[in-house]
Amino acid sequence: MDVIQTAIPDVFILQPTVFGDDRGFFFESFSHQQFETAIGRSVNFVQDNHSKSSKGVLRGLHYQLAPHAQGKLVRCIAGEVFDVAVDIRKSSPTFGQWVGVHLSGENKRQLWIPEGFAHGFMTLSDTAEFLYKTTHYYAPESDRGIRWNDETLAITWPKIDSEILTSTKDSIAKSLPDAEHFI
Ligand SMILES: Cc1cn([C@H]2C[C@H](O)[C@@H](COP(=O)(O)OP(=O)(O)O[C@H]3O[C@@H](C)C(=O)[C@@H](O)[C@H]3O)O2)c(=O)[nH]c1=O
Repeated sequence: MDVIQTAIPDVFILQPTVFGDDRGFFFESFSHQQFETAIGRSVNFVQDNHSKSSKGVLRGLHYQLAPHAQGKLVRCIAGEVFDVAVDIRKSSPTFGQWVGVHLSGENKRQLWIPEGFAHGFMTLSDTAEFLYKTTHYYAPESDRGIRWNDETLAITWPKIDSEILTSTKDSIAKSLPDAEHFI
């Protein structure tokens, strides 16, 4: 597995080693030991999530407040998404900055998004299935959102030939300056 640094320290792209043969392919999609070595600390994942989205669906940007903050190890197993992590740790030198990565069933990349980040993704293919592990259980009372097209973040989402479809909750989310921050 290769570990690729992003523009924000603490956010990593994990590129697994894929073994292809006449039958198809095999790869280790998660190794606790390798993962902790890659990010340099111990982590306890407690929940796995799976969503399916159609083209133009944009989920996020979501985070949970402390003490329910979630680290997320995310990947796309079919189709392609543009995945974004926004640093919302008030004390961070990269506060308000974002990282965007194409994740797909083809490239098999995973993105590690630690606690203290808002997360979202745009679906670029006709459909996309998205899997992720979280370090804390879902806590609806701590669930918060930041508007995906917040001008203060100025995320460069890919241009697609489809309408953007969000949940009602996401369409009325706050901008970063008005949001409750994790730290
Ligand atoms: C996230 C979540 C939702 N739900 C329920 C609540 C709701 O009825 C339904 C759909 O929830 P949402 O609209 O919040 O689903 P979704 O917009 O897919 O939310 C997810 O978005 C991505 C970007 C993330 O980063 C995730 O952490 C999560 O917030 O599923 C759970 O039961 N457990 C969970 O862990």
